[in-house]
Amino acid sequence: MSLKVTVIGTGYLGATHAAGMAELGYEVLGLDVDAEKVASLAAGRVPFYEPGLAELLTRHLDTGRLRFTTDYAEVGEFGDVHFVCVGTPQKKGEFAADLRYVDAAVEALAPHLRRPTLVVGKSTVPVGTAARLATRIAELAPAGTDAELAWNPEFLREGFAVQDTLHPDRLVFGVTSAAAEARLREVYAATIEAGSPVVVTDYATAELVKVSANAFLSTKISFINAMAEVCEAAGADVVKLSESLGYDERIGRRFLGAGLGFGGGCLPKDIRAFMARAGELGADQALTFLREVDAINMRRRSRMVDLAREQCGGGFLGRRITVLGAAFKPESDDIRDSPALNVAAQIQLQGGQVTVYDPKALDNARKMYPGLNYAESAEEAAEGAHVVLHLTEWPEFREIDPVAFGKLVAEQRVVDGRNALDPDRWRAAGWTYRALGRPNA
Ligand SMILES: NC(=O)c1ccc[n+]([C@@H]2O[C@H](COP(=O)([O-])OP(=O)(O)OC[C@H]3O[C@@H](n4cnc5c(N)ncnc54)[C@H](O)[C@@H]3O)[C@@H](O)[C@H]2O)c1
Ligand SMILES: O=c1ccn([C@@H]2O[C@H](COP(=O)(O)OP(=O)(O)O[C@H]3O[C@H](CO)[C@@H](O)[C@H](O)[C@H]3O)[C@@H](O)[C@H]2O)c(=O)[nH]1
Repeated sequence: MSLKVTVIGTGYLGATHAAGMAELGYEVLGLDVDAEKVASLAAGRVPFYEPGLAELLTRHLDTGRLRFTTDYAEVGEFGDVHFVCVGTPQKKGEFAADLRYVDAAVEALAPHLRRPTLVVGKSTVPVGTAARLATRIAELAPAGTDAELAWNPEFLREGFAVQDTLHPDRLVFGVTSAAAEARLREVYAATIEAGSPVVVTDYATAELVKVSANAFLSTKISFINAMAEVCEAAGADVVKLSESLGYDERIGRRFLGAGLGFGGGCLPKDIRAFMARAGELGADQALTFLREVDAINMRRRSRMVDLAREQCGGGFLGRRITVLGAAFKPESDDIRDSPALNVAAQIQLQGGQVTVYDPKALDNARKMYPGLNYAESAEEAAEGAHVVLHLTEWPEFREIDPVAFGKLVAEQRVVDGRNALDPDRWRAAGWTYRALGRPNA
C-alpha cells in the first residue's frame, strides 16, 4: 500500500511540498491553521504566485491524491509520515527565530499520532531544536505509539520551487535511527533514483547545513556588493568585475549579482537567527562576519535612496518617483523584507511621491504598504516621473522600450538597482542611466 504523507503548514514551502509528494505518487493531506488558505488550496487556487504550482495542485486534486484540512485529529489518523513546514520568522525586535509555530504544530500533532510514524521537520530552525522537539514528541505521543523525529531541511528557491522540490540538488537526513533513515529513503526513492545525492547525519548537523548554506549565499552576495562600494569609489565597474571573477570555477558566477542586495523570507532572518543561536552556544565570535554581511546588505538600500535623491536634484519634495518591482525577487509575489518596497517606503517618508508597479506582487504590497501609490503597468507608473528606479529584475522590465518610455516621464533618469538593464540602450534613447557600483557615462 502506498505511503500516506501529511504536510503541516501549507505556505510557500508546505503547499509546494504537498503537491510534490502527490506527484511522487503518495496520498497527501495538507494541514494549515489558516482556514482561508486551506479552502483556497482545496479549490485549486494557490494563494501565492509560484510558477508551475497551480498546475501541479489541480492535477493532484483531480487524481484525488491531494487533500487539505484544518483538523489535526484527521492528520494524526491519516499519516505514516508527517512533514512539518510551518513558519519560523524573526522575533520582533530580536535577531532570534520565533519558534512558536513549530512548537505549536508539534504540540498539536503529537497527541493525535496513532501508529508507528515519522515526524519530519523541514522548517528552518536553530540548531538544537530537533533534539528538543524529539523529547516533546516522546512525552506527548500516546503510549505505545512508536513515533520518531527526523530533520530534513529544505533548500528550494521561490520562483523555482516546483523544480527544486522534484529535483533537489541534495537531500539531507538528520536521524537518530536506521529505521528513520530507511523511511526517508523510501519516501524519496524516486528522487534518489533520479540522482539527488543523500547525506545522512545527526540532527544538529542537518539543522546547521541549512543555515550555513544561507549564510554562505548571503556572504557571496554581500561580498560582491562590498566590491560594488569599492568600484563606486574607484570609478570601476562591478558588473565586469563580477563577470571576470565568475570565470574562475572555484568562485563561480552564481550569486555574484551586485545590486540592491538580498531580501525575502529566508536569507535575512536566517543569518540573524544563526548569529543569535551561535551567541547562545558561546560561539558568537565565529559568526561576527555575518553582522558585516547584514550591514553591507542594508547599506545597499540606503545607497539606493541616496542615488535616487541625487537624481531628483537633492531632495524628494514635489518629485514623482517610479518604482519598478515590489517582490523581493522576480518570479515571486513574496514581499517579505523586500528591498524594493523598503526603498520605496523610505523615499515616501522623505516626501517623495512614489508609484510602484510589479507584475505579481501588487496585492501583497498594497496590504503591507497601503500608503504607497500603485499602478497597473510600468507605463502607468512612469507617467510624469522625475526618476525611474528599477528595483526587482522582472524580465518584462528588460523588454521596456526606452524611447517610448522616455515620452511618458517628466525627466529621463533611471537608476538600475539590479544591474539588469542595458545601459547603452537607455543612454542611446537619451536617458541618464545610473547604477550601483558602475561608473557614470
Ligand atoms: N519559502 C521558502 O522558499 C523556503 C525554503 C526553504 C525553507 N523555508 C522554511 O520553511 C518554513 C516555512 O516557510 P514559508 O516561506 O513556507 O512560510 P509561510 O509563512 O509561507 O507558511 C507557513 C505556514 O504555516 C502555517 N502555520 C502556522 N502555524 C501553524 C500551526 N501551528 N499548524 C499548522 N500550520 C501553521 C501558516 O498559516 C502558514 O500558512 C520556514 O522555516 C522557512 O524558513 C522556506
Ligand atoms: O546574485 C544574487 C542572487 C540573489 N540576490 C538576492 O538574494 C535574495 C534571495 O534570492 P534567492 O536565494 O534566489 O531566493 P530565496 O527563494 O529566498 O531562496 C533562498 O532561501 C531559501 C529559504 O531558506 C533557500 O531554501 C534557498 O536555497 C535560498 O537560495 C533575493 O532578494 C535576490 O534578489 C542578489 O542580490 N544577488
